[in-house]
Amino acid sequence: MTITIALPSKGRMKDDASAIFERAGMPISAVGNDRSYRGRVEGWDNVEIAFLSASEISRELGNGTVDFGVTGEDLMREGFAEVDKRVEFCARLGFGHADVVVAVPEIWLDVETMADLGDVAADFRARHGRRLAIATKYWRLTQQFFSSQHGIQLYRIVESLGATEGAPASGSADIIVDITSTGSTLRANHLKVLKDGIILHSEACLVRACKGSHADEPAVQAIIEAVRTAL
Ligand SMILES: Nc1ncnc2c1ncn2[C@@H]1O[C@H](COP(=O)(O)OP(=O)(O)OP(=O)(O)O)[C@@H](O)[C@H]1O
Ligand SMILES: O=P(O)(O)OC[C@H]1O[C@H](OP(=O)(O)OP(=O)(O)O)[C@H](O)[C@@H]1O
Repeated sequence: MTITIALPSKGRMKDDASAIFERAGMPISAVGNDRSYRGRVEGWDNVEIAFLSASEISRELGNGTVDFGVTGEDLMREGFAEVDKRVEFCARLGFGHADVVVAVPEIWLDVETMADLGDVAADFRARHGRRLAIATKYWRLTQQFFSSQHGIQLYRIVESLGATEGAPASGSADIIVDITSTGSTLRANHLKVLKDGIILHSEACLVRACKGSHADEPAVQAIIEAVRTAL
């Protein structure tokens, strides 16, 4: 069988992902010119590379249209319910680190924990005539964390596809759930992360789509082992 590995074609993970495969003894070259979205691995004739964006890679892995991919754990967990039944996280790759966090305005001095936020959410309608609004692009992770893990049901999600940290200041939401790495965007927008408000420590992972055909294919295990030795 041909094994397809999806690697980031652009963005912050592109170079680190290619470097890991190089160190794993799986040097990647583009098929055709440098702008091609297909690649091959020298010495691994039954492996082909598909260059896609990190978010497309998570979608293709969840749908089983590629065999392996390098993408962020946050994108996989946000994209699919019961993701561990669909894919295997084979290795954490040590780059693309970012935390998905709950952040509130710094001036909310009495709100330091999720329990404090639960109290705020419970009183919000009485005080403000509406539910607490959370700006995020992480709908699933937010609902799991607030409703299932912390029993907070009284809130409304406002979809935000960019500049999420600006939502509280602009008035489009009260708090946010977003990704942070250095914390500088949160600080610049006068937001603070709650003490127990880290939803996920994400990083780039080698992910395998769970497919029955992999059991009979020795190259599948060989790829996992090669990447693990490169870490
Ligand atoms: N500072 C950061 N901000 C956002 N994402 C980050 C950061 N650091 C690491 N990441 C990770 O990078 C991944 C997203 O990468 P990138 O933005 O290159 O891909 P993408 O979402 O497919 O791109 P695009 O939005 O342009 O389609 C996520 O898994 C995310 O966790
Ligand atoms: O903690 P920090 O180091 O400040 O990084 C966090 C910021 O970086 C990302 O945005 P980016 O501008 O990269 O755009 P993107 O969301 O489109 O990837 C993310 O959405 C945050 O806004």
